[in-house]
Amino acid sequence: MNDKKLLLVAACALIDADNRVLVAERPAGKSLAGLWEFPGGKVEPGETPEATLIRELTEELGIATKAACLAPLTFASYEYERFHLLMPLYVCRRFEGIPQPLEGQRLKWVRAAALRDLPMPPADAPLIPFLQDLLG
Ligand SMILES: Nc1nc2c([nH]c(=O)n2[C@@H]2O[C@H](COP(=O)(O)OP(=O)(O)OP(=O)(O)O)[C@@H](O)[C@H]2O)c(=O)[nH]1
Repeated sequence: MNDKKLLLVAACALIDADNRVLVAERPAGKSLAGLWEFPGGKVEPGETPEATLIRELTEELGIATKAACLAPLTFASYEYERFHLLMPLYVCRRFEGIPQPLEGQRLKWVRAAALRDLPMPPADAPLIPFLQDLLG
């Protein structure tokens, strides 16, 4: 039996009108600093993953969306040293506002094919082919 904590994190691939994906750089001082990730965060007690994303997208990027605009794409299941990550990845094309780096993080819009060349957390690598299939 594995007593490692299961950590539930909701993540979102925001897609622009040009079919590019938004990624954010993890700021210095955090774990996995300098790696590029999908916006999102830990699902807090009592929250649904969709509610987490709506909250995190507002806090991190200043944009607004709705649960109906969050489509599940796939998920990551990855053994980190301190926890096992379970991370549903949603896709969102409909949101209000222009994403801003409200937490000092760098942001960039990239083609799905370019995700492979970005340093991302190891849990994210298996997600990339799903985005490539979706976005070409
Ligand atoms: N948002 C997001 N988190 C990811 C991705 N890939 C991945 O492994 N994670 C992990 O999921 C967790 C997300 O937690 P968080 O973003 O809410 O927490 P945090 O910055 O305070 O992280 P920390 O407590 O590890 O410093 C982190 O441990 C992060 O490394 C991803 O693409 N997006």
